[in-house]
Amino acid sequence: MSIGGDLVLSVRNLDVKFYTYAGVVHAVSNVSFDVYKGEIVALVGETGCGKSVTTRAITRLIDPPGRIEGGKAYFRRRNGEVVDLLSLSDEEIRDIRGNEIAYVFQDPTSALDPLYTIGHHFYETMIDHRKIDKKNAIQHAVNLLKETFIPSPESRVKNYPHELSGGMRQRSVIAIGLSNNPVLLIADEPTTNLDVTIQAQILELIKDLQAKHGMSVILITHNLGVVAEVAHRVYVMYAGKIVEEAPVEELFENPQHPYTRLLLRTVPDPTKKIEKLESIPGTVPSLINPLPGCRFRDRCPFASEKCLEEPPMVEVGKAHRVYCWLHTVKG
Ligand SMILES: Nc1ncnc2c1ncn2[C@@H]1O[C@H](COP(=O)(O)OP(=O)(O)OP(=O)(O)O)[C@@H](O)[C@H]1O
Ligand code: NI
Repeated sequence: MSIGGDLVLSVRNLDVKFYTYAGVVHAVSNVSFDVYKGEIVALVGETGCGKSVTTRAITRLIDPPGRIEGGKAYFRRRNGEVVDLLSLSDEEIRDIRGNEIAYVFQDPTSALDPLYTIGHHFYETMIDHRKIDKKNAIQHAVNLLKETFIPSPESRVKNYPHELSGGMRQRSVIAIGLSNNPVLLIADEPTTNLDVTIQAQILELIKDLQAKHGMSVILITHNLGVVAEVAHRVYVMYAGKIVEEAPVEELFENPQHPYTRLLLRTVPDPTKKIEKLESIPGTVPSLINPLPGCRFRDRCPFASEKCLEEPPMVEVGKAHRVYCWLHTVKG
């Protein structure tokens, strides 16, 4: 297996469905994206568009009735070996998760066991993947907490989760994620439940840690302000598909997909979760047996007959691709 030498992750044609009583939910359809060494990639889109399912799928955290139905997720391991995460055994993926790929979830409380100290969480994460004694693990924990700007880390490692503020808990979860020096950090809306100033600090922290440790980051967010501040490259998702990808400045200066344009125009308060774009009539279509073709077509001001067919991928600039019929060469 081989992927470009500068790639850490290359996802191709990922397909995930949920077999519910109400019908088959096509949560993620034909999603392809890349993550290069040392870059922060943002996945953005309205609620329910498939951001979390995408990253959960590549780390194999999809539970029934969900099924990964197709695709590849090539990952370059720390030792340089390239594996397809989707075809590894359960044991092999467990060895990678929490070690080479760290996952930080939206809710830091659920990531921490109330019965154990912060220090113990570090120890557990480390001992799962290598031999280390508790004393060394705690020393490493203190160093990582220091890096995440947690005051008096020596006493914090002895604290229980409830003794820390929400912001401190999320910093701790990020520090725990770093304890095995991951190749890839996935942060799924890491600041959603925190107040605005703390959000900004956590993001600044992720940015600093990325630069310092040289890992790659996938940042899931609904906050376009965050994207502009932190990300290097962006993938815009709509209804389970990627509709546009571009370097961050390019996306903001020269958005091409009608959905991206509306997304950029219609978020007055970037700290609010985008549940629904008020200025676009309609809502995200049901992902149960979605119609073929462009999934945005019933909300798109420019939709035409063409859009009943699957939109082509069009290169509109350097590393800038859009999946839309509007951009095909005319004539
Ligand atoms: N366990 C499940 N059973 C059925 N459908 C599911 C399940 N988990 C996710 N889905 C569906 O998959 C689709 C994608 O969900 P996903 O959580 O990836 O969205 P998201 O983009 O992360 O949204 P948010 O911004 O709200 O976190 C949604 O339509 C959701 O209803
Ligand atoms: Ni999500």
